[in-house]
Amino acid sequence: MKPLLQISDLETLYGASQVLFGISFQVHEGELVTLIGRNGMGKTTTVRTIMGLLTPRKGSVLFKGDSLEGGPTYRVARAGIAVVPEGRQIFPNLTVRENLIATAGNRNDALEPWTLARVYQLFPRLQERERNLGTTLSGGEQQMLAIGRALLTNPQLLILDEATEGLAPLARAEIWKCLEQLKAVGLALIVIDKNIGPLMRLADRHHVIEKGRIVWTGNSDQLRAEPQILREYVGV
Ligand SMILES: Nc1ncnc2c1ncn2[C@@H]1O[C@H](COP(=O)(O)OP(=O)(O)OP(=O)(O)O)[C@@H](O)[C@H]1O
Repeated sequence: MKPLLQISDLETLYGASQVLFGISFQVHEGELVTLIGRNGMGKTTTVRTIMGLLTPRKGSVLFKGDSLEGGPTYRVARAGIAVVPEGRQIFPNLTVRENLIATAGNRNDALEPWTLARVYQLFPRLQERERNLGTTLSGGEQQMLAIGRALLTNPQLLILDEATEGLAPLARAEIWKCLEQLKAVGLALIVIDKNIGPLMRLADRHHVIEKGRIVWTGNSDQLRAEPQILREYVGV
């Protein structure tokens, strides 16, 4: 089966400073894969390259067989990739409901598209706070909103950068539960997070990034069998 997303040999620079040195990995339909590694190793740069915010000097981003590298970002979004960015980027002066519908659309004619009702079913808290402004939400609620907003674009691949960073334990648990449900309905996911524990249960494959290179790839059983990998490259 052809992968949904095929990243090959990405080299990305900020000005003269090279950050990615040949990143390659694949995501198949319905898979959850992780990018893990310490701060500053190139995870966000990889996401920004996939989204077309950065143009790689070398390498390719193929999604459903179409070449996407170099953007523009609206083309990447329209193709079916949605990102929940680090920092969430909620529109502060819009209500929860307005935030959710601002970018909504069933662009790829999904048979069972995400609707406001379905997002509220996933996150009842958002319905309770429907009329509140984005700025008044807790961190956990903002992350739910960012995920809900991304789902309403009806993506085939959802990327979460720092999925649970800075959230309280209960809010974290809700996000993990949500990701489990999204995986169960067959959505492909790339998850970046330093909390590896819950990801061990959910992930089909992990990619460890160190200084712009993938230095280790394997499933959760393999990662459990090599605890030195997490110690050395993730610091846990
Ligand atoms: N806009 C930028 N201009 C120049 N260098 C940058 C820029 N953004 C990131 N970098 C550098 O690129 C490297 C990789 O950063 P990146 O944000 O991709 O890492 P990361 O693995 O996602 O870590 P973090 O969890 O801290 O975001 C770091 O050395 C960082 O300082």
